[in-house]
Amino acid sequence: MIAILGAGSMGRLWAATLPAGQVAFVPRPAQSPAPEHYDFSPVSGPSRNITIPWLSARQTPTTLLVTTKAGDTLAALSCVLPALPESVPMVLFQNGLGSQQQVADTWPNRPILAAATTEGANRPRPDQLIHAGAGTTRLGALTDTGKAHRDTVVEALKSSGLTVIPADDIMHRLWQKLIVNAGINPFTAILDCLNGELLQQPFFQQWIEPLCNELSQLLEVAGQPAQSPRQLRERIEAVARATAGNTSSMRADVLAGRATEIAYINGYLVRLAERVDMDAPVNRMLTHRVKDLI
Ligand SMILES: NC(=O)C1=CN([C@@H]2O[C@H](COP(=O)(O)OP(=O)(O)OC[C@H]3O[C@@H](n4cnc5c(N)ncnc54)[C@H](OP(=O)(O)O)[C@@H]3O)[C@@H](O)[C@H]2O)C=CC1
Ligand SMILES: CC(C)(CO)C(=O)C(=O)O
Repeated sequence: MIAILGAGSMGRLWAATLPAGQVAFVPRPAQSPAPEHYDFSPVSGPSRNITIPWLSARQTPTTLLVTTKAGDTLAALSCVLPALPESVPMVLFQNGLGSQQQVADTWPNRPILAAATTEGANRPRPDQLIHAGAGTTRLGALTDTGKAHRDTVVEALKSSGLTVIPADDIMHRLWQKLIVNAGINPFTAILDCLNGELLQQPFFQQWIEPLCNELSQLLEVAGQPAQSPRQLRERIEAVARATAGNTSSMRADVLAGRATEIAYINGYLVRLAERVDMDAPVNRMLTHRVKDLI
C-alpha cells in the first residue's frame, strides 16, 4: 500500500494513476474516514471516476508520498511520523528548496527521497482533477538510508504509467527547477499574467538580467555546476515560451488567496545569500512583492 500525505492536485494525480486498491490518503488527525471521490481527466482519453480510501490506523504503508505544499510539510509529517515505522521510505514532492532540508535534518535516520517532477495537475473544482501536462519525475535520495530504497520506490511509482527515473544528482535537479521557478513564478504572480505573456512585460525585461546575475552567483555558492547569467535567462525564457498558456502555480495560489511557496523559491535564495554575506536584492524585492499580494 502506497500512502499519500496531501490529497491535493499532485497527491490525487498519483492516487488516480497508481494501481487501484494499492493506494490510500493519510488522514489528518480526527478526519472523517469517508473515501474521496473525484473525476480524473487524463492528458488524453476519457475522464473516469476515482475513489480513494483513507489509510486506517492498522495499515502500514510500503512508501509514503508527501504531496503537501512546502510550507505545510514539516507540520504534516510531525503528526504522521510518530506512528510510521522508521523503515518506511518517504518521497518529498515539494517545489523549491528548504523544506526538503528541514525534513531531512529533522529525521536524519529515516529513508528520505526527493522528487523533482514536471508533471502538471490542477483542481478547478474540489471533486475534479485535471492532468494538464505529462512530464518526468526524477527521484533521488536525500538521506543515507534513502539510497537503498530508491530503485524499489522508482519501480513502485512506475506502475502508475507516469515517467519515473532514478536520479543520482537529485539536488542538481531540484536546483534546475528552482532556477526556472525563481525566474517565472514571482513575475507571473506580480504581473498577473500567463507564463508566455511575461517576455513582453517591461517589469520582467527590467529585472530578469540582474536576477540571472544573482542566480548564477548563488549556484556557485551552493556548489552547483557553473551556469552563466545568459544561459540561465535562455532556460527561463525557453520554459516560459514552452508553457506559454500556463498559469504558474504561484499566480494560481495568489488568485485563489492561498499561501504561496515564495519562501521556498526566491525567499530560499535570499536566505542562502545572507548565510554567505552576499546581497540578493532582486530575489529580496520579488519575495517582498509576492508576500504583499496576499
Ligand atoms: N500541482 C502540480 O502540478 C505540481 C505541484 N508540485 C508541488 O507539489 C506540492 C503539492 O502541490 P499541489 O498538489 O499542487 O498542492 P495542493 O494545495 O493542491 O495540495 C496540497 C494538499 O496538502 C493538504 N495538506 C496540507 N496540510 C496537511 C496536513 N497537515 N495533513 C494532510 N494534508 C495536508 C492540503 O489540504 P487542504 O487543501 O485541506 O489544506 C492539500 O489537499 C507543492 O510543493 C507543489 O509545488 C510540483 C510540481 C507540479
Ligand atoms: C514551470 C512552471 C513555471 C510552469 O508553470 C512551474 O513549475 C510552476 O508553475 O510552478
